[in-house]
Amino acid sequence: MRKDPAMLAISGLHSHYGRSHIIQGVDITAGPREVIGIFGRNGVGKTTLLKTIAGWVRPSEGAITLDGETLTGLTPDRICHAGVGFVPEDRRIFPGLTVEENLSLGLLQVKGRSSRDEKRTIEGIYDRFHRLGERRHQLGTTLSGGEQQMLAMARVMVGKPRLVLIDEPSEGLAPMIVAEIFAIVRELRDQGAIILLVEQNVHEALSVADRFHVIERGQVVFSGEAESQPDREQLLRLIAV
Ligand SMILES: Nc1ncnc2c1ncn2[C@@H]1O[C@H](COP(=O)(O)OP(=O)(O)OP(=O)(O)O)[C@@H](O)[C@H]1O
Repeated sequence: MRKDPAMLAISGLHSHYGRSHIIQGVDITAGPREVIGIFGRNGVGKTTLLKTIAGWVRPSEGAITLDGETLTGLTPDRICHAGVGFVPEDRRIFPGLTVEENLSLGLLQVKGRSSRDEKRTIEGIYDRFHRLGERRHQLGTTLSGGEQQMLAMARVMVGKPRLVLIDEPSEGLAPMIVAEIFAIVRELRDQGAIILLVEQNVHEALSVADRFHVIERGQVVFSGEAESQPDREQLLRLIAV
């Protein structure tokens, strides 16, 4: 039994798009500072799984709790306030808003914040991400793909989430930027968050993951340890096209 109460528990989760039954009974548990890789071929439901946890897709059955608090059926807003950060595949940089305004929106989920804390937190982000600092007054959507990914992750980071859902962070990015993005994943983990990471770049994802699950047709068909060679081999067999 885990002694630390900070824990994600997903059990018997199902979700649909209309009549299409996409997530078909997923169980996942994770503790703080655990990075869980979610792998699978295209269209098996990885993105839908993250969206269901984030409340973007309503679960039709099952339970999701974080530190014992029930998230199932809550709106995306309330789930966000409960400490769940979501970095979606398309990054969702708000059009018409500057880098700084995008970061300020990330802070809206922090309870009891003051404008002084807010300023300090954003300055902390600029110290960590110089490029965002240099571009603070630029529209977020004018940043490069890598910078937008950085902004999307920084926007989640300012909210000090307990659980972070990250969908395909390396998609379309050059290897050097990918390394930077994965360094941010490690930082989020080191700050105590649980991370669920959907990623096509299996090699990079396994370098940060502790454990992983393979999804097929909305179900977990294999679970393994990132450090186990036999588990890695089985993973590669399962996701080979
Ligand atoms: N908004 C939607 N409405 C209806 N069906 C959808 C919607 N979004 C996705 N689907 C379908 O749900 C299934 C699972 O899609 P999902 O995007 O979750 O898979 P994925 O494993 O993340 O795939 P990929 O790696 O290609 O992103 C697919 O068959 C997809 O066509």
